[in-house]
Amino acid sequence: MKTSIPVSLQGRALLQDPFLNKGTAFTPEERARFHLEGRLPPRVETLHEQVQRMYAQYQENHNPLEKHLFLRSLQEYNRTLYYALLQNHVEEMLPIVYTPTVGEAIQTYSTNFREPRGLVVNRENYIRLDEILEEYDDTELVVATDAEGILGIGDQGFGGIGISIGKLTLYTLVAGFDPARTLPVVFDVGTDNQSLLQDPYYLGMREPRLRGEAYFEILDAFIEAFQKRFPHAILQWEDFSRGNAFRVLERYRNRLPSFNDDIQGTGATALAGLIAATDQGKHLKDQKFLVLGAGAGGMGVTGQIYQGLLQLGLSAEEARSRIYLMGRNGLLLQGDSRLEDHQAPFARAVQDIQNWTFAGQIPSMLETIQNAGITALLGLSGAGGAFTEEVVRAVHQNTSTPLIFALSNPTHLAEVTPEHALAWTDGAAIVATGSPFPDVYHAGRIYEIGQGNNTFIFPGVGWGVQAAGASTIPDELFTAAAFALAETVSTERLQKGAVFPRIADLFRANQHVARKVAATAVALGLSSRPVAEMEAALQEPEWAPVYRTYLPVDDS
Ligand SMILES: NC(=O)c1ccc[n+]([C@@H]2O[C@H](COP(=O)([O-])OP(=O)(O)OC[C@H]3O[C@@H](n4cnc5c(N)ncnc54)[C@H](O)[C@@H]3O)[C@@H](O)[C@H]2O)c1
Ligand SMILES: O=C(O)C[C@H](O)C(=O)O
Ligand SMILES: [Mn+2]
Repeated sequence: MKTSIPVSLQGRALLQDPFLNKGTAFTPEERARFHLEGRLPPRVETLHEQVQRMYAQYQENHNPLEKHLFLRSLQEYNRTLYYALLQNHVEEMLPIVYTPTVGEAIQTYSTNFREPRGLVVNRENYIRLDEILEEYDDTELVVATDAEGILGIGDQGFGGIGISIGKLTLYTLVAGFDPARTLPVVFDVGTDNQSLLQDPYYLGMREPRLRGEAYFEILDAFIEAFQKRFPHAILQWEDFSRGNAFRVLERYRNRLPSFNDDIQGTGATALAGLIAATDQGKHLKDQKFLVLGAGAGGMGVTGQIYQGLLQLGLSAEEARSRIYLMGRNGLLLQGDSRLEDHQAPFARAVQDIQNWTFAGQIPSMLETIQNAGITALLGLSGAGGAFTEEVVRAVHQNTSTPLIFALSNPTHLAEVTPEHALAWTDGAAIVATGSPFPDVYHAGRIYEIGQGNNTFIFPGVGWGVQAAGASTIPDELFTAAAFALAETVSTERLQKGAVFPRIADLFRANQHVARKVAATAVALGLSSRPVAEMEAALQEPEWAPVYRTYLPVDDS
């Protein structure tokens, strides 16, 4: 990063630009040159002093949502200070700016609305996107949502822009994307959430969700205008509902470097935890997996477990035989007319279960665990508490080291709490959760709980893809990302029971992921960048929260 930059704004406009504002850290020379005299308190401070004051103010907020709103306001007036503060308190503040509090912030988005942010695309403005995008600065990264499947809390309409903002915060914090070059997008295509439609404060389009052609007309128009304006930018799809998640991913994945975080990012995250839990994959092929929830996350996890098993030498048939996929109605079986295209390859043949004992028409989760000898349970159902005592104990009957991954968010939707999973298995379970959980004290031992969240994957994938200049993002990059992430889990951490790195190590883990993703893109012939440039881009983040010296444009 350059230490000085030319700046054309001055006076009030400069103080109001969140990307350039330094507040009390403007030096006396800058105050004179940029017409800031009289507009600031006389004391000149360092970034470090400002961070200390902001941390003190932050602590005056007593609940997570208030803290979130405090940080969002700071983000709107001084990006450098915002990221410097987060960097100093990553473990404490990640649950505030991201999962789980981001869920609450999204649910109350309209009520707590202050400053507009990002790009809102709707049926009234989509035909003018060419002109609208002209107004936006050079963008290299977008996170876009239609907000129909926010975490496990469903349709959140316009407020869903909060997830795009949250994910982009992580891209900057742990992968160094310049915040001025990232853009949160929401497709405000209506909402079917009745309580939002009846909320007097609701700010989105107050109408039922657009479906089918009308919906895709808007997305097509966006992709076309976006690619024209920012031909090299990367796009992350986030929190679409399951049907659209797959349709949207497939429709555009060969047109621009894009991926669906819930499908692909989550798949790689879960696979990484499983590899770390099985001595770097040595015992992965001995496991029998049950994935609960056959939507975006569940199918992504299933697909990546399958890819991981292939990579470890199993045949396609053997790999598939290790995985059991459960939906709302029980085990997914071939021939069921409700099966979706992407589910069908993992549905079980009726012959597979002909020797099983089960009571109803379709085996339940418990019956599947018992009959199939399940050793690893992965929850992506959004069904809080679905891993009951009976279920967890049944897995423990099959193995001395049950792998219990309760990946649904936010916190109250976790399929089981770590405390219960450990209590019900006498401390034997290897537990991971999607939301942050505190350490568990059980029978004289402290267990650390790894956060199996895609934030260990997507920033690194974006970074790697950007460094390599890859034009598309095939699934192989995610499998590579999974193996890379597993390598970053230290022995010390594993001994304490956690199969993901500490949140404090997010940067290091994502950098390792980025390197492996970039190398894989090169190996697949997808990279368009000279190797030396790519290496340099992986060495250091593009942007860091430090103040630079401002020079008037004429002087530079
Ligand atoms: N940890 C992570 O990084 C991560 C990433 C993505 C999603 N998730 C979580 O996974 C959950 C699902 O998200 P998604 O994007 O896949 O949503 P989705 O709507 O695409 O899929 C959810 C699926 O679960 C099924 N389901 C609902 N209740 C069920 C039950 N009781 N038993 C079995 N299946 C049930 C639904 O029919 C649906 O197919 C959410 O809570 C989300 O927060 C976590
Ligand atoms: O947002 C998260 O915390 C992870 C994931 O993308 C989810 O939808 O739950
Ligand atoms: Mn998500």
